[in-house]
Amino acid sequence: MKTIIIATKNEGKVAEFRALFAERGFQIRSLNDIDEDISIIEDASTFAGNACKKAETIVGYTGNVVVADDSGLEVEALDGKPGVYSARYAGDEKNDQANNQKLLRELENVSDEDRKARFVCALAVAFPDRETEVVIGTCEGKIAQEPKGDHGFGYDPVFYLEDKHKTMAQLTSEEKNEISHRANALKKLEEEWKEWF
Ligand SMILES: O=c1nc[nH]c2c1ncn2[C@H]1C[C@H](O)[C@@H](COP(=O)(O)OP(=O)(O)OP(=O)(O)O)O1
Ligand SMILES: [Mg+2]
Repeated sequence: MKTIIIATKNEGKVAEFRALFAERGFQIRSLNDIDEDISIIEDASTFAGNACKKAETIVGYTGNVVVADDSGLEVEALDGKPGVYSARYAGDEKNDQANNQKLLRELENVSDEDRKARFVCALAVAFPDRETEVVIGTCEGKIAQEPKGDHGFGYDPVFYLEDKHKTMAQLTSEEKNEISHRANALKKLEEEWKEWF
């Protein structure tokens, strides 16, 4: 079986990628399986820029094909925030619950129809011997009035999917993997890169 390195320490992402890549005949390893203590400063102004930085840094360590994911939430009423700062929206310690509480506070007086949001995922694939590829996947929804559900990670409990009448955290992992920004990005990568899959 082919092995891919996923340049992330986020176990929520790792679980989703494990399933998404298993369907395609790959097994994955993440930064949590690699001994080195690697920290990457995500200082680019775009998801794509940060994803490339993560993937290219790790290719230097492993010599394997590396996939990196930089993702986040864009809220229309907040002019696209938290955007690339999603992970640290409520502070440097990266706390999902604090991020969700801050988001709900910011939208306290915003009506249902003005709570449009989208998840964005930039996937970068870096190779030891050719140029990095990047694709973007999105998933449209709204910010709920209160958190619901306990699957998934991050902003899933406050991300409401109108046609499912559920938050992302109320979906099973299989259901999320059919519609998520991450799944959509991977589908694009597969379409553009048939020979590699
Ligand atoms: O499917 C998702 N469901 C809910 N929330 C999500 C999702 N996808 C990204 N998010 C949120 C979590 C975090 O607040 C930020 C990602 O930040 P991001 O820097 O890409 O990831 P991270 O720092 O957790 O791990 P790493 O950089 O090691 O991959 O967007
Ligand atoms: Mg990060």
